[in-house]
Order: sequence, then C-alpha cells, then structure tokens
Amino acid sequence: MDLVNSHMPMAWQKFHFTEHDWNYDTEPQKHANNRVIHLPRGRFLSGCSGLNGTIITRGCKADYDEWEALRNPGWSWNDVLPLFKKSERFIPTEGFGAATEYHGTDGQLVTTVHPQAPISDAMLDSYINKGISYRPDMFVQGEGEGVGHVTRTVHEGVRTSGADFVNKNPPANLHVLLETTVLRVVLESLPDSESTDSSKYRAIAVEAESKIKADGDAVKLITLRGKKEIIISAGAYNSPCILMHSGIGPKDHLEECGIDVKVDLKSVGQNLSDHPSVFQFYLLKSKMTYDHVIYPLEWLESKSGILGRFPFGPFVFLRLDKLMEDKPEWKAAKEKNPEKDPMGQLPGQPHVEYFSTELYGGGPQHSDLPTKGESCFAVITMLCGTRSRGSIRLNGSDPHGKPKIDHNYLANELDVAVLAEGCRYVNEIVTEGAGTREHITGPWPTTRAHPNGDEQWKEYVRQQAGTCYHPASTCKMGPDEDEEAVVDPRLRVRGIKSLRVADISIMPKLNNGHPQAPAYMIGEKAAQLILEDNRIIG
Ligand SMILES: Cc1cc2nc3c(=O)[nH]c(=O)nc-3n(C[C@H](O)[C@H](O)[C@H](O)COP(=O)(O)OP(=O)(O)OC[C@H]3O[C@@H](n4cnc5c(N)ncnc54)[C@H](O)[C@@H]3O)c2cc1C
Repeated sequence: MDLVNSHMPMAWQKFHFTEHDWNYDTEPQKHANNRVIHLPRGRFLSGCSGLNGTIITRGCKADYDEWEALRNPGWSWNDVLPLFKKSERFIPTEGFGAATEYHGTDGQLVTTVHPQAPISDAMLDSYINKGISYRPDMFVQGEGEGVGHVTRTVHEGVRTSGADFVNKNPPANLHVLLETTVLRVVLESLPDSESTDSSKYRAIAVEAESKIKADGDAVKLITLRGKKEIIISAGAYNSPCILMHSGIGPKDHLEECGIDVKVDLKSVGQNLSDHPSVFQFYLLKSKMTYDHVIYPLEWLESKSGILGRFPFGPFVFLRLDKLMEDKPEWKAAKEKNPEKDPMGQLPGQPHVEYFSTELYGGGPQHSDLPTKGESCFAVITMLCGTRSRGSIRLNGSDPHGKPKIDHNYLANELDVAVLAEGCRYVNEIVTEGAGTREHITGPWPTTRAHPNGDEQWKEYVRQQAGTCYHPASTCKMGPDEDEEAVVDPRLRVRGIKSLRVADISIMPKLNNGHPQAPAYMIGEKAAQLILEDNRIIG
C-alpha cells in the first residue's frame, strides 16, 4: 500500500496514534511534572524519514571528532563527510549562498531549501540584530555557532525518504518483505574450535512474523536466514529490544523478564538520549505566516502550496557561556575534561538550537489552533549536549509487549537551567530584535503569559519540554575497554559473531542538531564496513 501522507511533507501528524506509528509513550517523567510524552515512530518502509520534519542538519565537526576521540577510529568529521555527501542529491536554489563543495550531487536523497514566509525573514533580522553571525549554509559545514538555513528532504512538493533508496533503482539482490516484524535474532553456539571467552555464539537468522506470507490479516512465523551476517536497523527504541529478546542484554533484567541470557551486555537499552525541546508561541499583528493558506486540495492536484513544504524558518546554533556563567548550576557543575565546558560540550558545539515555524503547529499536543484568522508562530528551543540519560527496558518475555521507555528528561539540574535560559533568551530576541519587535502582539494563546525570572522559566520548561523525536545511543558504539559499548567501531555486537547494528542507536553521543542525516551516514558507513570485512573491497 502506498501511503500518500508519507509523500506530503506537512501530513506528518496524520501518522500519530495510527497503525503506522509504533505508538510508544514514555513512563511518567519524574522531572517533567510526571507527564507521559507520546513518542511517535514510523512503522512503514521509510521509518521516521517518512513522517519527520524533513530538516537536514549533520551536526558539528566536533561531534564526530569527539566520536573518534572516544576511540572509534574511522568516525572523525573528515572520515564521515564523504559519507554524508554520498546519500545526497542537492538541488541549488537561486539566492541561497550554498556551500556547494559540502553537498553531494549523486545520491538518492533529494535536498533543497524552501522560500521563506515573511515571519522567517523577520526572525533572521532579529537574530542578526542580536549579534548572531549569518552563515547561510552552516548546517552542512559542521559549524558550531551562527544562524543560517537548513536544507530539507523535499523536492517539487514531494518528500524524499529512506524508501527512495529501495524503490528507485533497487539492486537486483535486494528483497524487501513489507508487513513483517522481527521478533528476535536466532543464535547458534560456536564450535569449541571457534568459541572464545568473549564470543560463544553466532547470529544465523531472524525469527519474524509476516502478514505477507499468511492468509488475510493472519500472521505467519517465519525464519529468515543470513548467509554472512545479520544487521539490525530498527531504530533506537526497537534495536535494543530485538537484542534483549534474543538474550543479549543486562543479565539481571533479562532474568527478571524470563529470557534465557546468551550474552550479558549491560548497556543494551541504556544511555537513551534525546534533545528535549520547548515550543513558545506568539501572536502576530498581521498575516506574516501561512495559517490562512492551508489548502490540502492544492497539494493533491499539483503538489504545490504550503503542504508541499515543511514551514520552518531560519535555524540557529548558539553557545550560552556568557549568559550562564553566574548561574549556580553552571558554577556547581563538574566536568573532568578540561577542554569541555560544564555541560560537557566542546568549544565547537552549541548549547541550544533555535528554529521557528511559519504557522501554528508542532504536534497534536499543541491544540490551541487559531480559528479567527489569527497569524501565529512558534520558536523552538532545543537543548544540545543533554546530560540526562534514560533507558529502555522490556515489559516481559513477549516480543509483542511495548517496552518501558524512560527518557528521564530533565533529571540533570543543569539541563533544566540551560534550557530555561535558552527559552528566556529567545523570548528576548523575538520581543526585542529589530526584525520582530514591531510585529508581535504577545504570547499565543493570549491567555498565556511568558514567565518572569529564572524560577518561573525553569518551571515552564518542566511543564512544556517534550521530545524532539531524536532517541539515540541505546546500542552505543565504543572500543572493548568501554564498558558501556554494545557495538565495536565496526558496528559488530560485542560477544556475538556475524551480528551488527546500523542505526542511530549506535551513536556514542547524540549529534548536535537533527539525526536523520547521520542515520543515512551510518547506513553508508555500515555498507563500507561490511564490504571491507567480507573482503569485497580492500
Ligand atoms: C515526528 C518526527 C519528526 C522528526 N523530524 C526530524 C527532522 O526534521 N530532521 C531530522 O534529522 N530528524 C527528524 N526526526 C528523527 C529522524 O527521522 C530519525 O532520527 C531517523 O529516522 C532515525 O533513523 P533510524 O533508522 O535509526 O530509525 P527509524 O527511522 O525509526 O527506522 C527504523 C525502521 O525499522 C522498522 N522496525 C522497527 N522495529 C522493527 C521490527 N521489530 N521488525 C521489522 N522492522 C522494524 C521501523 O518500522 C522503521 O521502518 C524526526 C522523527 C520523528 C518521529
């Protein structure tokens, strides 16, 4: 079945809470006023790339140099830049100062920039007016600070996604089974001659349930054998669950769930990271957004109109050192590495990302829709380098059960303080910046007041922060000496032969910015490693 909503960029919310969403929720978030936060994930061929915000940012040079410094050879910025380019086909746009040498031209993923709504030009003026440097194409160049524009995975009104790698020019040896859910990896004991203290099993197959091979709506249990290797790429929530259901994970937890333990790997499902984000809405005096021009028919008929874009304005990476230096949480934070700041960020990494919408919106929880022709927009503050870590645990031995996902958002006081200061400062930019100050009526909805003072901003953040949909690091990559590592720098699961993980669960630390470009990069890297290890290329 072709899902039309996965082609229409602005139809992203249509998947939430449907059969095409894995429909996960967090456990009540203790440090975020016990709220339960919905965690949508795409349950169809393109995964989340078929319903995401189409933003392409790579992260900072320093992110990947840090991965390599954590003893992951081959993952530095210089190593991964060609892999970022490999998946991309960038379409230049007149007037956009593209850093052409950083873009790819031959990949499957078509990227380009959108024209901007008047509110976005005004936001750009306000950022520049407040002293932030304008670097138009900084988000492909790995820059850590400035304001610029972001390319999108949309071309001529249609989304491009991971499915394009499979549907357009598929290799002859690729077989895709839709409507098939992997339950576990099948492991076989290694013969004595191959078995070592650290490796006693080999992955030989996966066990799955498929509707394709069954009658009607029934499912059939099937076993899919791998000739050389099994590669798990089910995303940061599901990859660790598949490993744990296969007996690979923290021994105590697997025993508690009644699962036969094959390899005691204590960090499977740990280190769960995300970018907690806050939406702040404003009401405008005039129609500077697209709230008044949303016509679904226009897209269906000609792939034109606002539904054929994802209406975000300029993007900013900003460091808040000066604004934070007197805050008690900043002064109290201890960071062992002298090169890093109290948040654990390197000089080339930001503390917050800002981006803004060109209409009211941002997920089903934002339900105060303008109904009388008002023009509204949001500025989003996304926390980078989050210190809080969460976990994913199983709910028992049944692979159909939903996992217990505890993001542990805002458990770290410094996360709260930096996110609160980021929100306060962007409110200052919007209300005082030269581009926007004359156009703002006040907060939206009009019954809401923006906070005043540090304590109110912190409470605001605890009440408002939600997922930026960027779960990562639950099958963290690292060298053998790293006790938290689940896969080695060649993406091989520790203690099991012929098994790799290749998705953003392997990130040693979540990139700054948005993770879909790194997800494609990790896929390209996995392909390269598999070819090398099987001696197909030197
Ligand atoms: C609403 C939303 C908005 C986002 N916006 C952006 C954005 O604008 N820019 C950006 O960079 N990032 C964005 N992201 C995040 C980005 O899309 C993801 O980080 C990226 O897609 C992760 O890729 P992945 O391959 O690790 O996992 P996924 O995209 O989750 O892919 C995993 C795939 O595996 C399948 N799968 C899972 N379990 C099983 C199983 N047991 N058996 C068979 N198949 C299975 C899933 O159905 C899915 O197809 C957004 C995400 C969401 C949800």
